[in-house]
Amino acid sequence: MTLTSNGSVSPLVSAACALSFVAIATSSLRKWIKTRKPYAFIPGPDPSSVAGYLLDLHSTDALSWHFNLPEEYGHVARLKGGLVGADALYITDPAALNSILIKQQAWFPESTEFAGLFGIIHCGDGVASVKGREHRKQRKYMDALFTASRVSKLMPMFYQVTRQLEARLTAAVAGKEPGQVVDMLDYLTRAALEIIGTAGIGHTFNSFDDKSEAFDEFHGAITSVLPLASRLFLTLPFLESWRKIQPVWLRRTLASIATLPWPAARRFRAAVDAMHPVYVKLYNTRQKALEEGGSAALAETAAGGKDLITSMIQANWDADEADKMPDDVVLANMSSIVHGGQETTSSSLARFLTIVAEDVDLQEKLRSELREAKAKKEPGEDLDFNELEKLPMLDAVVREMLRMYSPVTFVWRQTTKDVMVPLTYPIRSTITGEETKELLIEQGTAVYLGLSAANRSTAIWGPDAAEFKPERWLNRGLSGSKLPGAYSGIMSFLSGAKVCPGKTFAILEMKLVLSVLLLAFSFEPISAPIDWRMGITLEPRVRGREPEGVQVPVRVTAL
Ligand code: HEM
Repeated sequence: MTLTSNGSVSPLVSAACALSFVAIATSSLRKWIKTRKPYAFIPGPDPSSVAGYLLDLHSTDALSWHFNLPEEYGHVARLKGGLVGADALYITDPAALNSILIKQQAWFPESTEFAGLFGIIHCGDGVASVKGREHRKQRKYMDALFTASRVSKLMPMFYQVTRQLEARLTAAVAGKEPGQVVDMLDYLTRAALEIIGTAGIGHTFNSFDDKSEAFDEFHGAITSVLPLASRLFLTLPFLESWRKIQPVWLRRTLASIATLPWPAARRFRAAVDAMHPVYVKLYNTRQKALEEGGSAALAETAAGGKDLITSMIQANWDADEADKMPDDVVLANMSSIVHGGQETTSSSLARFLTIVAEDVDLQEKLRSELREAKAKKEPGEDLDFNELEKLPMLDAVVREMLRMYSPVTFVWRQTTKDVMVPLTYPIRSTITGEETKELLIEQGTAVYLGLSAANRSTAIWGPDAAEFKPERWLNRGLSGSKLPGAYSGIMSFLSGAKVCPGKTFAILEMKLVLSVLLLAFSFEPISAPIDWRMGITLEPRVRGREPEGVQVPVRVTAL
C-alpha cells in the first residue's frame, strides 16, 4: 500500500479503494437481488405495503385481487416479496398446474405452513399434514372409503338427515307469512355436520336439537376454527416446528403462556381442545369393540358399523403390521374427514340457495326436472344414486356453482428442487419483451395455485367466464377445460395426489339435499346483498350487518 510521508494513505489510493468497494458492493447487491428476485421478468402486481404480497393474498377482501391476477398479469404472476420477503409465484396456467399437481408433484409438496396448521387442528399427522410415501400410504386407506359404490351405500343416512332438515325447516315457516327469513347457513351447517357425523364417523351430534350442549360445543368449535386460523396467518411459518415440540406437556404449557395475551389464539386452542376428545371417545369405542368381538362386533356400533371411519379402523385392524397406521394417525384422519366434509359442503349449499333464490326461472326448471324424475318412482320412494347423477339441469347447476364459487380459493405449495414446468400461455418478459414457453421454478419458491382464479379465467373458459351460466355444461357436455381439475377441468376439488378424496361424497350430498329442499320449499332473496369474503374457506356476511357474523338469510316458503 502507498503511504504518504506522514504515514497516512494517499488520497488516490483511498479513492481507488472506495471505488472498488462501491463496485464490489453494487455487483454483490445485483447478484443478491437476482438470486432473491429470480422472477423479476414476470409481470405481477405491486404489493400494497412494504411487507410484500402476503397481506394482499390473505386479506378478507382479496377475492377480486385473486380473480384479477390471470386477467391482468397472465397465468403465471410474480408476487413481490417486498423489502424483506422473497418473491413467490401465482399460477393458473393449465400446463403448469398439470405439471405441479400431477407430473412433477413429488417436488411440490403442501407448504410447511398449511401442513403445520392442519397438523395442529387435527392433533396429529393425518393426510393433510404428511407428504410423499406416508401420504400415499394414508390415501390408500382413505381413497378406498370414497369409491362411488361405497358412497352410494351411505345414501339412506344422507336421506335420513335431510328429512330431519326438511322437518325443522317446515316447523320454522309453518303457519307464518310466506317468505319467512331463515338463516339457511345455520340449517345447512347442521345438516352437513350431521351427515358427516353419521355417514363419516358413525356419530350423531344431535344437530337438530336446540338443547344439545354437545352439539353447541362441537358446532361452535368446528365452525370457528378456520376463521380463527385465518386471523393467525402471521404465525403460520412457525406452526410445523411448534407442533413437534416434545414432551407434549411442555408444548401445552408454552402454548397456554404464548396465547395468553391473544384472544384469537386462545379461542383457536379452545376450539381444537373441544373437538379432539369427541374423536378419541369414538375411536376408543371402535377399538374396544374390535378387541372384544373382532370385526363382527363393529356392526353393533352406531350406524351399524357402515360409516366411513369404522371401515377405516377395520381395514387398519386387518392390515399387516408394516402397513398399520398408529392410533394418532387414524384420529387425525377422522378429524380430516369431518373437517373436510363440513364447511365446504354447507357453504356451497347455502350459496346454491342464494343463486336459485335470485333466479326464479332456474328454480322452476330444477323443480320440474325433479318432479318428473320423482313421478317415475313409487310414492314415497327416493331417487337413487344413478337417478340423481343423471339429472342434467341439477348436474349443470352444481358444476357451474363449483366452478364459479370454489370454497377453497388457493392452495400453497413449496418447491423442493429446481423444476422446469411447461406453460400453455407464454410469459412475456417485462425486461426483454421476449416470450418464454417454460418456466424454471427455483427450489424453495412459494407457489400459490389459484383454484378460483383458474376457474374464472376468460382465456380458459371464454369471455363469459365470470357469469353464472349452467347452460355452458348442457351445451359443451362434460369434456371440461384445458385445466387438470378432477371435476370436468374445474379446479375446486384440485387434482393429483392431493385431490379431494370426498369429491363423490360432496357432490352426492349436495344434489340430494337440494333435490329434497327444492321439492318442499321455494326460495327468494333478502333485499341486502351477501358478501362472501376470504378466509381459509369463504365467509358470508350480510352487507351492512357484518358484526352479526357469518350467515346466509334467505326467504323460505313451504310448497
Ligand atoms: C364442495 C365440497 C368440497 C370441496 C370444494 C373440497 C375441496 C378440497 C380441496 C381443494 C382439497 C385440497 C386441499 C389442499 O391440498 O390443500 C381437499 C382436500 C380434502 N378434502 Fe375436500 N372438498 C369438499 C368436500 C369434502 C368432503 C365432503 C370430504 C369428506 C367427506 C372432504 C375431505 C377432504 C380431505 C380428507 C382432504 C385432504 C386430502 C389430502 O390432504 O390428501 N372434502 N378438498
